[in-house]
Amino acid sequence: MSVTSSTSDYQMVVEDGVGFPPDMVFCRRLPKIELHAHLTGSITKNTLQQIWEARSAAEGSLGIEAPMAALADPSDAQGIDTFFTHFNMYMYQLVNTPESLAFATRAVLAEFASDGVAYLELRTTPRALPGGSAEASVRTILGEIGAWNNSSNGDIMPVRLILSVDRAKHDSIACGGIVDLALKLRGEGHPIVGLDLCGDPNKLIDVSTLRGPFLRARALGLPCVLHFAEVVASSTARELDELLSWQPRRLGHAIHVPEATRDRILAAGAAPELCLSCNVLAGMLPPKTTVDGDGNGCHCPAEMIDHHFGWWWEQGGPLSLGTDDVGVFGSTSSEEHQHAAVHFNLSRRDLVALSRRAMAGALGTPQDELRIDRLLDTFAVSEGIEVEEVAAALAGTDF
Ligand SMILES: CNc1ncnc2c1ncn2[C@@H]1O[C@H](COP(=O)(O)O)[C@@H](O)[C@H]1O
Repeated sequence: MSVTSSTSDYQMVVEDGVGFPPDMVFCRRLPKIELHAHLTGSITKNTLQQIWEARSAAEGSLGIEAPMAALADPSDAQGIDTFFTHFNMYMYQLVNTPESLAFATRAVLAEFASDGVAYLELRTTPRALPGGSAEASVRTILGEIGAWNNSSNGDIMPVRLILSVDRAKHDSIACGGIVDLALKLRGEGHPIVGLDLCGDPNKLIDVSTLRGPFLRARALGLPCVLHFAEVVASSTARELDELLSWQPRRLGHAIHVPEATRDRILAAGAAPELCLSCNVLAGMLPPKTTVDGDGNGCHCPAEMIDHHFGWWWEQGGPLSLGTDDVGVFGSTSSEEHQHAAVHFNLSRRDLVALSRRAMAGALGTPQDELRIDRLLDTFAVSEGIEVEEVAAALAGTDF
């Protein structure tokens, strides 16, 4: 069946529920929910280049190559084993003044909004810039988020912030400091909505050492979202059991999860944050075994269609698509939605349902949820997808 612009044909196509992928124009129009985006990783090459040029002009040689040259190859820094060096050796060297951090934050917000993201939970790891404190840099970011939210932009895409704890850098004392900072800033009225555990998953730590601060945060009303089962090494039963015992609201990536653990996640209602391009490009998915015409088996890298999104989508619970690091993997939220539609046979109606299922895992206010609900109702009607049909698509979804 071909895509047509006629409303009746269009409704017919939508109603068949399968058979053609919604196009990029639709995916860009769709009000999307972005819950898994790391601030520094979301800075695009273009923005980095602007920062590099402005700083080089003002300060002389920065001692680092221009982004357009240093990051010319899109496969740079994408393998999960080398990925983290990219942040430590490049991004954190370039974006290390309050001005560049503020500029980068503004650019990241503007880019998500222009891609049609209607609600954004950004996350960032508190880090001290030269001559400043970690608190000061988080305040710089919050200053930009506050200005955004208080302008008309905030009506288009409200922004909330999650503070990240880096498993490779923060011990339990540092983690406790981040919890204190998050609670203090939230107490001042800043839109801090949760705590994340991220960082290089190949850095094997005893995550139970971080349990105290995370549980304290939760007890004080600051829920956690955790990077979970990203690589085989960090997917031991011990680590996964420990992390689930913190009762996380969402789980980032959730790749190497045994079946029984998946069932526990479903029962707990924790929402997976799934990142298609990131997982494929960084080679994070388990290789697949295929057999050639001569009967020889081989291990091939997994592709988009092998992604565990398909399994979670079928379960009907809360889940979201995240870009992770659009500056590294180069795939926008609209592109991620189109990938899902193409590879998992999602209709336009399904994509509206996906935005609702994503919002079910958001950490914002009830008003945030209500706003998205209404926005999606209006969108569905304006696109010729009846609200009743959206409700039907959601039937059996327990949230
Ligand atoms: C497979 N994807 C990932 N897995 C785990 N941690 C990741 C990540 N992508 C990014 N980060 C974490 O986010 C930091 C950059 O943003 P912020 O400076 O905090 O804003 C990285 O240093 C890393 O710790």
